[in-house]
Amino acid sequence: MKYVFYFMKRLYSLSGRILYFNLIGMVLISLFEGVGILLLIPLINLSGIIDVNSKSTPTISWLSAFFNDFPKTLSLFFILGAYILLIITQSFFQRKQTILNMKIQQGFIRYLREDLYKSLLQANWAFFLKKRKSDIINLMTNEIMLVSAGTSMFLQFLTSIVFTLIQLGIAFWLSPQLTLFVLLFGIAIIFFSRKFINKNNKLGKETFELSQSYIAGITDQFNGIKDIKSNMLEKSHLKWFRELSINMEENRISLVKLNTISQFVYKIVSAFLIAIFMFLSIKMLQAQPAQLMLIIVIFSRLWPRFSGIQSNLEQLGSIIPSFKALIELQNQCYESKELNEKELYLVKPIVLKDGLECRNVSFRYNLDEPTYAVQDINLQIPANRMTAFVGRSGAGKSTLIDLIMGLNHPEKGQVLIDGNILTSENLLSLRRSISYVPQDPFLFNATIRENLLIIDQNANEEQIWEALEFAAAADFVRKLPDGLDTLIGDRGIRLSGGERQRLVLARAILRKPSILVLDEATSALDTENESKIQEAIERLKGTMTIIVIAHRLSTIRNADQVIVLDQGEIIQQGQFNQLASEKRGVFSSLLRKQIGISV
Ligand SMILES: Nc1ncnc2c1ncn2[C@@H]1O[C@H](COP(=O)(O)OP(=O)(O)OP(=O)(O)O)[C@@H](O)[C@H]1O
Repeated sequence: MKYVFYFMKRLYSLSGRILYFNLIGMVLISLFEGVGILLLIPLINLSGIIDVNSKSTPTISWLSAFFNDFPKTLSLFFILGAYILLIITQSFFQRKQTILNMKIQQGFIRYLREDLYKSLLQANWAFFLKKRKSDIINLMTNEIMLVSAGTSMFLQFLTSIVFTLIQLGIAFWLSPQLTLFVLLFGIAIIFFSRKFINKNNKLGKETFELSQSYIAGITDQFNGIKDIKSNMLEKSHLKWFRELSINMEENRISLVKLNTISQFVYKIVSAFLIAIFMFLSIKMLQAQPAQLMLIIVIFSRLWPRFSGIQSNLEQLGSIIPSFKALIELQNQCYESKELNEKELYLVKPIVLKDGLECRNVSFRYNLDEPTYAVQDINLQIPANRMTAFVGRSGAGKSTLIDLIMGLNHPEKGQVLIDGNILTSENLLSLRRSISYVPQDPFLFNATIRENLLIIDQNANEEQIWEALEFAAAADFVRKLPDGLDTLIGDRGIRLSGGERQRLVLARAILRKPSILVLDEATSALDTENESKIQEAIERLKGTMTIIVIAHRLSTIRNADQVIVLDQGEIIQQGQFNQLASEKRGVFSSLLRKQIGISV
């Protein structure tokens, strides 16, 4: 329950006084309902079926006595008029309260979503290295809805408690013994339903895990749909999907079975209870008709409330795992927070003057394992020059670039920007001055123009075309039927690999960064475009610091310095031709392996 209270506290801090208004509304509505019970008494008396004036029911006889002084027809009009007025007022408040409840609930969902999304965006790279993306998507979609439904269920639960308490008060005033009896049994039943709540909680955990596997599975599969289609893997995926669907179906049915069995037991126990009580009242206690009427009214009003509370508790039990998972994710985000929202708007890019430096930098992904991804790295990346990193797969190139960009932080040693140690103070300025083109560039399912403007919303037509020209992308964009306004599909699926890369390169340039990081950005380019880009990089060389991770060694022929990494260490460093001439070095062996490269 502590998880539910956590969200209730947040709901209170968000809604504040409105929550009180809501509660007052609930009290008013239940008061009207309570008065409705009271009105039944003179009505019964007037009908002449039952005499309520007997001495045995002193608490209620005054009400009937009050109407005895009026003519019968007038009283009837009065009572029925009061009844209509009561219903109108109650319905009016009920409507207001429903709208208020919805506003509170929707406001809370929006707040939860925004807060979680913001925390996620503010978390550092290490957080995303540890987290599975699909788990985050699951929490942002399914679980957050469950949590908000759970919170409103808790509000409903509170409403039920308020309703019940007020009706109990009225019932107690009418007949204390009877009410105590109902109350005792109600509490006993809620106490016994603890077992059901725990079982619901267990099934809820299962629901959460299944939903996580489902989202993870379908995300992975549709990301790899080309593999599935081309290797004809449909059969095994279909089998996985069917099995998971069956498990999900069984889980939902088990939940309903559990809930209905508890309701079933509850109803049977209530029926026995009411029967026993009626029997005792009629045979042993010789209850008066008016008392019997009250017994029926109280039972029919109060008993469903207990049932509502019990079923609310059970349902809450099944949602607790979602509450817990959301709190855990939020806490992990807070622990990994690397920036504030304010900083996002205030941060200014730096203009690199001298360059970047790594001093004795070492880094491990897993502190429990002895192997370092990069170790004892000492290097200078001079400003406005081109530095290329090469090495076999797994040599540590991407890891080192991530450290230089401040995505990961060195376990030992330091990264320096113009002689200043990279800390949380200057990290964002550094990032703001970098344009990064990843191996697998990301494009949105939007137009080319929208994809470009993401990086600089104020860029004009001329700047856009300039960037496209630079990246050798202008020609293909011009040929598209809608030019810059062409829709490029999911992740740019309607473009070729090379076109995608050139577009992302154009986007990177549009920002006019101080540091341009290209992670194998030319791997999907044909020779003609590659040489165009090489020329463009040549032109840029004096104006920005260019860092390239290259597999195609021909693209870095004109780099100012080439750094060769192997097993996380720098093993060679120098100019292209100088390294190529070291015949025994890893670099010349890499060169030899690349067919068509002449040294
Ligand atoms: N997220 C990670 N968690 C754990 N280990 C990792 C992670 N990323 C990389 N590594 C390990 O760190 C080492 C360096 O990897 P890195 O990706 O930096 O190499 P790389 O030279 O960029 O390789 P490639 O050219 O294939 O991209 C490898 O041994 C790799 O297995």
